[in-house]
Amino acid sequence: IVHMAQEIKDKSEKDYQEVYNAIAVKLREEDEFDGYIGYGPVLTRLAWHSSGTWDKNNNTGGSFGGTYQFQKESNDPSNKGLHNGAEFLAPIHKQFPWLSHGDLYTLGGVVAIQELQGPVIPWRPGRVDLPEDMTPDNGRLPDAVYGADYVRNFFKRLDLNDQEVVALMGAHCLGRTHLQNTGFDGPWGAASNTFTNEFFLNLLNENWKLEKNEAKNMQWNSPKGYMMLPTDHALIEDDKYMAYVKLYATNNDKFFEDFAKAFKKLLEGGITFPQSTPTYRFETLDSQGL
Ligand code: HEM
Ligand SMILES: Cc1nc2ccc(F)cn2c1N
Repeated sequence: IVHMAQEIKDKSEKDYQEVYNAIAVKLREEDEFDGYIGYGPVLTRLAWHSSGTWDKNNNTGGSFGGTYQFQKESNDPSNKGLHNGAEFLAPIHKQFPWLSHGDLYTLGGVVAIQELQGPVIPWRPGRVDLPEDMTPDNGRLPDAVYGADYVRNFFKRLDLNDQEVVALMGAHCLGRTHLQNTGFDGPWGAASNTFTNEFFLNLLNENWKLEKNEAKNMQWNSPKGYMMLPTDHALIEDDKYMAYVKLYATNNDKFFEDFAKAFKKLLEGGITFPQSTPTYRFETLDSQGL
């Protein structure tokens, strides 16, 4: 299957910056969601899950067709809780009906990372809505209970290497786990809505204890009330992953640079863009003085 992005002839950078700003203003205004964490983390997870269904071996799934809009995909147990992100974006789709669902879900993640003070994520438009029968089957997203070998093997399907996987996992600096969504809980106290390299610093500096949680799942907890999934903790159990954890813990610029590249690659998996498609680097609200 070839997913050829469409050439968008009648929309300019200004039009897409307008969509970015509409999402960013709504994000700034609706700050009470999830205990004042806001919508940034769940929008980030929605962009990742709508892209993470891609299978490089047959080029099915991925962000191109916007199939998260169909219940077959949004009801995937792996997607529990993401309806909050989709409902947040629904009025944006109404305001800009010319934007495809695939472009909407991925742009939502770009706005979230940038407005939470993360790196600029270069982004290209042109994803085309596919019919419901092209929705990939459930079960293509990763489980949280396994170790490094599972994580490494899983991300091969998304064409992502060790360095890209560790960089991407840094997004677990944002938001939190919710017992009723995934059977994991915490961190307790304030979860973060600012994009930093703290995920790596916490992995290296906290005193982690493997404990069974209220849903009978094992997770790693620290005396400060932080938590990590088994797949998070796997990054300091494996020498190759550990090298990148240390790199990003000590070099925030390198983390930002590598995260931006890997997140763009994740959001564009399986898509062929025409040579003429521009790559947009959007301004944040702050940098526009808005
Ligand atoms: C081995 C791979 C991964 C696993 C097993 C995993 C698992 C999870 C789980 C269990 C949650 C909690 C969801 C909830 O209970 O509401 C979560 C949240 C989150 N994940 Fe991941 N994740 C993985 C990779 C990623 C990647 C690659 C990104 C983005 C680049 C990401 C971004 C997020 C964000 C931002 C949240 C917080 C969502 C919120 O606060 O509502 N994750 N993840
Ligand atoms: C702060 C924080 N945010 C997340 C998101 C997902 C996850 F699995 C763990 N997280 C932790 N510790």
